[in-house]
Amino acid sequence: MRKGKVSETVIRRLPKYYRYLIELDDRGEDRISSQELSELTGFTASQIRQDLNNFGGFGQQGYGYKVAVLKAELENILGIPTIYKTILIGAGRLGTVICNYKGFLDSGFEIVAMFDRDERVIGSTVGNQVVRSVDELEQFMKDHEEVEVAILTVPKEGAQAIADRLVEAGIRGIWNFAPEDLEAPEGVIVENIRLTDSLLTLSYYLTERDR
Ligand SMILES: NC(=O)c1ccc[n+]([C@@H]2O[C@H](COP(=O)([O-])OP(=O)(O)OC[C@H]3O[C@@H](n4cnc5c(N)ncnc54)[C@H](O)[C@@H]3O)[C@@H](O)[C@H]2O)c1
Repeated sequence: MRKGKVSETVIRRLPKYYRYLIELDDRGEDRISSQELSELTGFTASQIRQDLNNFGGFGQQGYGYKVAVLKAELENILGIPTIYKTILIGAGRLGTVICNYKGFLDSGFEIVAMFDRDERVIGSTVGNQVVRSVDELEQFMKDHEEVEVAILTVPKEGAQAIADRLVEAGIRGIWNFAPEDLEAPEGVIVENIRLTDSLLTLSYYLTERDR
């Protein structure tokens, strides 16, 4: 049970808890204390308790958390049992890698179609998808109302125009890899993935260490 609006900082910690709980569950661990979770995740025990209290707690004083129960709760909180029908626009280098990576399905995202604008790419096969022309995007969305999410792996220049078309066609979430701050109306969730920003953060810490 969720108590009010949970901050983004807390939400961004949940996948890490979930990852460790999968490992603990796979190892057959029955329960874990917030102190042990703290040692694994690097977050403080009180932060972990506070984070989980946002959703109702699940732990018991002096007992800790039941691994299987907490894992199942986090699965529900993160929406993992839902399979989101997902389309990908931009079947280039990154789009191909993402489509071929099976792990995203475990997180609940199933790529059901890929689109590109390049005649040389349209009609080619990536994974189990035949790349369609981006001209068919609106018709496809009309015919497949179950599609809720789009992955954007087009260059920066075309990203906003594609996002606008997706929004107009009724998309609910965009996983955006283009280095562009996309504008989308409230209600459409945009998750920007900035690989280069992450790399520059690494660069900063490497430089700082050597300074
Ligand atoms: N490749 C990487 O490792 C990487 C890393 C970080 C970010 N990115 C970002 O991801 C995006 C894709 O990078 P990439 O290396 O795969 O590029 P790419 O050139 O290999 O692929 C882009 C694809 O998008 C298609 N495309 C372009 N405009 C389109 C449009 N309007 N509609 C439909 N399709 C369109 C192109 O035909 C091409 O097939 C870029 O924005 C890039 O900055 C890529």
